[in-house]
Amino acid sequence: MITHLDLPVILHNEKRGLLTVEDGRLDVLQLSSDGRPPRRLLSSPLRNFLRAYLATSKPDQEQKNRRLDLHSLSQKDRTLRLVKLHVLVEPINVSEAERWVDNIMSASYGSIKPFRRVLLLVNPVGGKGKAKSIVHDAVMPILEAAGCVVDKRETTHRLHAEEIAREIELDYDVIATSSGDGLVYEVINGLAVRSDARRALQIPVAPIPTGSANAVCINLFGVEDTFNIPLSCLNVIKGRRLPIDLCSVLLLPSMTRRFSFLSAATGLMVDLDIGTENLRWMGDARFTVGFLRGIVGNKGSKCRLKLKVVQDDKVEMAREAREQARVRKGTKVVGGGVNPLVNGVKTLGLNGGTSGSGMVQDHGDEVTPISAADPDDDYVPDHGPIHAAKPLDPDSTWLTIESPTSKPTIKPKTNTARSLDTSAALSQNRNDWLDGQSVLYFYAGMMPWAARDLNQWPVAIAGDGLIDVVVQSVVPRLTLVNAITGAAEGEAYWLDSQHYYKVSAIVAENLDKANQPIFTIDGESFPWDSFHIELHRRIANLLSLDGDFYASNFVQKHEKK
Ligand SMILES: Nc1ncnc2c1ncn2[C@@H]1O[C@H](COP(=O)(O)OP(=O)(O)OP(=O)(O)O)[C@@H](O)[C@H]1O
Repeated sequence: MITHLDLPVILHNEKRGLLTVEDGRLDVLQLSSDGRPPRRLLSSPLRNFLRAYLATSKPDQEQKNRRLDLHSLSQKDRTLRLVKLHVLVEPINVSEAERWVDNIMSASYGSIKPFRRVLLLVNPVGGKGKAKSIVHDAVMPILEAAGCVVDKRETTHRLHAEEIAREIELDYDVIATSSGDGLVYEVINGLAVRSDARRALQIPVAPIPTGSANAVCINLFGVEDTFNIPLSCLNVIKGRRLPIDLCSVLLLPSMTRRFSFLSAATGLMVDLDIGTENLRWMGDARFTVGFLRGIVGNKGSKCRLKLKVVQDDKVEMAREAREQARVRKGTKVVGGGVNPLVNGVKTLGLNGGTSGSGMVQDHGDEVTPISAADPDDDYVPDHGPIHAAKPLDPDSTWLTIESPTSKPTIKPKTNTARSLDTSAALSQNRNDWLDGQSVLYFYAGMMPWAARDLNQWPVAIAGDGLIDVVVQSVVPRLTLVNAITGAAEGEAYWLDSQHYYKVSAIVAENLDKANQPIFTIDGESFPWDSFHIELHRRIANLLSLDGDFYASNFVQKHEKK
């Protein structure tokens, strides 16, 4: 039990100072000699504290003052800035200072091991092409200030990150990717095809948002902090393990297999990702533009979908997502506009354990067999490969959704986004697929947000072993244009035309190969004849500041319903 966290020091201006740790904060105080109250020079929450380092002394210099370095991220509103300061410790206080350093490090890191070994992959052409300078100017200084051991490698060509992940020694604590979702996808795919895939995938991946599509960062840090570089660095340094499911997507007839952690799409959503590459300069605004363009085209997706449905009750799915958020975060749902900078690692107690309700699962960064935590898990606790993919064999219990091959039928619905009333939707809960409807898009996802302005799967739960599937039927254009307003908040979930299922397997057949040759996996395009998706539960890992996805307004808003 830590009882004493004050340390007398000499400040840079040679005045006397005191370092105090109290209520989860470090304060650096300048003491006055004339009885006036002390002056606060720095006040930093411990969740942002990176490192305390007491210089060693040579045998003949034991009677000299010792330098103590303090590195932290100072925080003003949502802005984090690296602060490095040093003070001097007098010889008489050295033993106390050594204890103080140990104490502040364990209070700041809890069960997280400091000084992580980081493989940092940098895509110099991702997003607006600024990754190299962002890494040089902002990322490396923060990681180094935290004492991380960084192996930085630039990718030189497409799929280079995948090649690296296939070959690396598994002696990193984290693989950080400075790019967009594409590099995370490549790393996951590289790790997943290894003969020791199950062990390799235990190394968590932590994205640093220097790409244009950074859906993972939205899901980890929220809409407002998606591009918060220092926050993403803090996640590399102190993030907690977040086990996620992977989809194994088998393409027929080529029998090509890819792993997906984010999404699979047909129809309008393909145009949104692939049809907007020339708009990359816009950043993530390109997706709204793509959506509007797609609606104007109003192309349907001619397909036969077979879904192994586990849950199709929208009210129940929303309730479960809410409950999940409540249980994971403690007694109160957090998120939804709540600053992850505040939620972050705040539950670390001074003793290094967790404080508060005790309901927060602290995964730390130890490699634990996931199956030990969840008896229902299909995780195989060996360190071998992921079993080979084979075509699925849907039976009559699967739901079949087939677009008519004749002219699309447009069925106007009364429930537009503008007139969306959740309580009305709750009482109606119309989620049944009516035969004869045309499919505008099929979009399967593993995390809530597809883009900052699209919370497409608001009831997605990390590592629940289920794929969230949206099948949007063709409706009048105005309905979809109106739906854009609530899309960022996940409100389109309640549209009658947006059919929503939690499934454990999918077969999607292309009924018009000439006009819709491709589908996308995690935003990358592939030839589409048919694809079969099965799920591997909690087999891969990301890092997040509280061990879960960022909790959306959607989960909070419907709490009382
Ligand atoms: N040096 C390189 N030259 C060309 N392409 C590269 C290089 N390094 C990586 N790539 C490729 O860049 C692509 C885009 O990466 P990523 O998705 O991470 O960034 P992005 O800017 O968000 O792109 P997108 O908008 O397509 O998601 C990936 O397919 C990756 O293989």
